[in-house]
Amino acid sequence: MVAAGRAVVDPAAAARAAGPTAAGAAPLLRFDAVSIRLGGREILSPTSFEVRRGEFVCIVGASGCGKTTLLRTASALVAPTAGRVLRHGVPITQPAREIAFVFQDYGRALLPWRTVEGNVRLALEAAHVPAAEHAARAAEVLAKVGLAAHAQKFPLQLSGGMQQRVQIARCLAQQPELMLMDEPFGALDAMTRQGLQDELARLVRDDGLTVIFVTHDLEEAIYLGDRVVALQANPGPGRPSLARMIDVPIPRPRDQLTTREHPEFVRLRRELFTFIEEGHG
Ligand SMILES: Nc1ncnc2c1ncn2[C@@H]1O[C@H](COP(=O)(O)OP(=O)(O)OP(=O)(O)O)[C@@H](O)[C@H]1O
Repeated sequence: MVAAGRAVVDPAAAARAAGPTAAGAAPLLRFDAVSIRLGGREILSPTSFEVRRGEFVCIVGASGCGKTTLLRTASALVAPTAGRVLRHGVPITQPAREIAFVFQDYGRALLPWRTVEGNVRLALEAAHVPAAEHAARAAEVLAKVGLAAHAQKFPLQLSGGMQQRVQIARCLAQQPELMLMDEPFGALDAMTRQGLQDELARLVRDDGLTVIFVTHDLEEAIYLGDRVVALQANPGPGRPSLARMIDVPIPRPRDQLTTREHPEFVRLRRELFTFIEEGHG
């Protein structure tokens, strides 16, 4: 990566370039006994898991159990109190272009005085992409999320679902290898939400993205995820926040009707609901 005329070394890219002995065997992301204290309280107890390239991992758990905080450690917005988060085997210490963050609150994530295209260009400016490439790159990602015809509108002229697609397009413009998504569809109505779930699944498949997706909605987690990680609040002394790790062996592409009727979907939904209802969530 070249920024402002000087080479910037991305430690994870350097480790990947160094070949398989250095980083080839390392997962894209590894939470290694990560614990977090904030305001004098343990928010997250030592939690370890890995995310491999191309995986879609959903995180569920009751309000306040630390889902958002865990996600923030992966983008260096919060530093672990103990333990490490490693990308390709290299500890994460600062935000990186390769890791994009999608917030639930698209209204605050987008600049209202910039057009849709202008909001996407923000990511290109931040990544020091040459200005001559901006128009083509913005057009490409806006086409991917079905907003090509709305490039010159302002965010407040769009529906909530469209605004969230702008935020996703802006993240795609920075060409991330990992998308961190914090309840991105939580504020949307059920129909819009289902449409965006399918769009996201398609984008992930087409672009080979890796995603960590926080949601309150257990069905959404099973529908989208290759794996679901369930966190529990206040797990007790010496116990990890991570309470369950569930594989979702349901074939892709998935479908809103048939997948939700799939016996494995029904079984996993019952397992997760029971787990949360018992108060572990
Ligand atoms: N900077 C901070 N200082 C002190 N406490 C914090 C800070 N950030 C988060 N917390 C607390 O940490 C706990 C976990 O917060 P977090 O937002 O990670 O939970 P969550 O599982 O994502 O919740 P929700 O599902 O409601 O979004 C909450 O009790 C929250 O009040």
